Amino acid sequence: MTMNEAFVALNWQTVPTLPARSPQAHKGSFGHVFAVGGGPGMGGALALACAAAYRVGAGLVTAVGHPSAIPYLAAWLPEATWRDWPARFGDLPEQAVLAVGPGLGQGLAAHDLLLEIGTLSHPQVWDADALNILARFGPELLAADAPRLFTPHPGEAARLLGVTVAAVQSDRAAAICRLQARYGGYWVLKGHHSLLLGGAGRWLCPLGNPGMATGGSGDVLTGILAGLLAQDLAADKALSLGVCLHARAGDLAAARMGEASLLARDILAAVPHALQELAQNHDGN
Ligand SMILES: NC(=O)C1=CN([C@@H]2O[C@H](COP(=O)(O)OP(=O)(O)OC[C@H]3O[C@@H](n4cnc5c(N)ncnc54)[C@H](O)[C@@H]3O)[C@@H](O)[C@H]2O)[C@@H](O)CC1
Ligand SMILES: Nc1ncnc2c1ncn2[C@@H]1O[C@H](COP(=O)(O)OP(=O)(O)O)[C@@H](O)[C@H]1O
Repeated sequence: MTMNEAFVALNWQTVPTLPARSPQAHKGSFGHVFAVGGGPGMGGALALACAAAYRVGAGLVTAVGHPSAIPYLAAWLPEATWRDWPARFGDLPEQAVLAVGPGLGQGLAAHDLLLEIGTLSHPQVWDADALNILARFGPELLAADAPRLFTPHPGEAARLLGVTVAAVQSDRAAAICRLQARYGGYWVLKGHHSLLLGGAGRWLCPLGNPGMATGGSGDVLTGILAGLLAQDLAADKALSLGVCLHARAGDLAAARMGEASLLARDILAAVPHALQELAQNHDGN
């Protein structure tokens, strides 16, 4: 058996789903996502991640962004609250989940934010520039134990491993295993047939399409994963559900819009439909 074959294809019909909501539920029942990113010129990445966290059911979402990102974010997503950089996280609520990286940039302020986030034990999703900074400073940046999901595309994976993109792509299974061995945590190596490495599970996502190769589509995944973790899904479940949900939403959106025209916001808009499909699958099983 090759290492690739050890990754089992996930099935959209049976992937874990969200539990039904209690009639007594209130917004405090569904967690609080703090999405950290939105450096100069990249407020859109943060906005997409925040909206995705809400779309999968997070009770509250706070955007932590560069001051220049906030007016745009507040207009586009008035449901989110916000904090300016430089932010400190000493007052984070116990149920907080962090999503770090979308549009963060790689300057000193971003590095300072990650130095503090690395000491927190709250569940975290690391993406984009958070991964690029991690590649520069190494696993020491992850000072405290915390449930962490890492979501590199092949370019980020290559930086984290100090190899070329071609080397990552030539043996994706080996690459994701090396990433987990070096940095710990739970991983998705994104792209065609994303690979997932959980605590015990090794999975491949057979869903998704090349229309999703468009700016911002990974930021939507980051928000989805954080929104699921915020609802107390175990990291393994959040990983398998989140990656499949994102890819299925991409397929539903591509069926309507065509692959070439697909925008990240179309994937976001299809998330509720994918979630409803999933609920029907589970009712029917
Ligand atoms: N609207 C926004 O504000 C957006 C901001 N973004 C931010 O821009 C910053 C830079 O991220 P980027 O990802 O664009 O730049 P990167 O330089 O990190 O990655 C792009 C490179 O990665 C490689 N790569 C990625 N996916 C691959 C695949 N499937 N197969 C092979 N190679 C692959 C390619 O070499 C590609 O040129 C991040 O902070 C990110 O969050 C992007 O997310 C795009 C949208
Ligand atoms: N050819 C493809 N087939 C399936 N999924 C894809 C393909 N290309 C990109 N994707 C998905 O789209 C997303 C792109 O994420 P990423 O590269 O981080 O984009 P961005 O940085 O612009 O947000 C990932 O979830 C990836 O798996």
